[in-house]
Amino acid sequence: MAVHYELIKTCKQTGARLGRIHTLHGTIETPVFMPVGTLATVKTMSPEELKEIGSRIILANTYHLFLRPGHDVVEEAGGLHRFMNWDRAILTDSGGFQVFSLSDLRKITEEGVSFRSHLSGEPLFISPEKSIEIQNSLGADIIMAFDECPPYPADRDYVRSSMDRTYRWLQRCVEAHRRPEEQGLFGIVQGGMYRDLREESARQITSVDLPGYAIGGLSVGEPKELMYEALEHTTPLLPKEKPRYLMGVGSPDALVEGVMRGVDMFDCVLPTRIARNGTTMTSQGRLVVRNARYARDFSPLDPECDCYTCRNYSRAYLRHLIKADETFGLRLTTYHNLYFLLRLMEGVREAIRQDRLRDYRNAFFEKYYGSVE
Ligand SMILES: Nc1nc2c(CCNCC3CCCCC3)c3[nH]c(NCCc4ccccc4)nc3cc2c(=O)[nH]1
Ligand SMILES: [Zn+2]
Repeated sequence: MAVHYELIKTCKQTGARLGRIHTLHGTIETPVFMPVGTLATVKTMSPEELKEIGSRIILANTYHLFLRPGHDVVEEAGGLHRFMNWDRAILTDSGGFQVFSLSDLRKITEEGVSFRSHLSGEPLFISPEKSIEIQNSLGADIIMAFDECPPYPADRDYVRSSMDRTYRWLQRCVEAHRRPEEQGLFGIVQGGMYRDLREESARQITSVDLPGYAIGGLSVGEPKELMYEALEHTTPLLPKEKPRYLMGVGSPDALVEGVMRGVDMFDCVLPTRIARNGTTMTSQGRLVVRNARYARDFSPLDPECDCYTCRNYSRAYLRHLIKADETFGLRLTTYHNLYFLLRLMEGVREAIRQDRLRDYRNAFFEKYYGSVE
């Protein structure tokens, strides 16, 4: 089978799980944070550097690649793995969410989504079938069903009709999928912030037998408590023997809290995006290295980090590069932020192995946020 999950153990202290996802491009230990590579590259990182920090799976963007260079170009190159010289696993999102976060003049109908390209302004259209056609061409190991992520807040009737359409769209995605043996299709649970709709959507989506399920419709501006509540209502309804992917979540606290509520996979543009404006995640918390206070600080970015950036460069040097908009500076902060999150997830996996994730979370939050929340 293209994508196969192996549940290794469940933490006795929390609902956290330790697992492995087997794909045609290698095995991924979970819980896992997946770096985001929008334009077929994790911005400023080479595949060798991503391997060096231990990344086993990265995300690519259906919407962007459809617009530029075109999924037909990538297919002609032999697929995304060959095109970007990445021989480990790739996950592509279905493009719906990106249409809503990037382009204007969009219209949703039963058929699909009409919108204007955010690059050329030309009118475009993506349907469940089109999204799967693009994702089949790109060749990612895990592909996502075409769904609608309602805005937050959204009224109950809208959320209900939207999730019912997302369920109908999932069935069309299954029909359109040409390579189920090579590319695992994940369904996406919606339902907004409404408990009964979340539970209904979970039942709808899991009624379709798929290699994994995502929790969508979250991390859209709602308070974190609401997101955690939605997780508590949703993950218990998802099959234990399949991976759960919480979409768009990537701050350290949300990653750990999500794992404690049974989530196995996460993605977010945050760590790479904030790195490019000089904000870093360190063992002592968030550190904005472009801040003037680091101008003569010749200590490492994070004294407890053994990454390439922290072993070889000072805060003063990083600040200098970021202020000068030197690409080397962006590379160094991106490298460190990804290294930090991948190490955090390694620590989380080890804590689950030892049934002490709650203690690990309390100790981590104490240092990172200065107090246990
Ligand atoms: N299908 C689908 N995708 C969703 C995504 C995109 C996940 N990242 C894909 C990735 C593919 C490659 C290109 C980049 C995106 C979400 N992202 C967020 N929050 C992000 C909130 C956020 C956090 C920090 C900075 C910006 C935005 N909520 C999401 C909900 C959904 C959803 O229901 N359905
Ligand atoms: Zn570092």
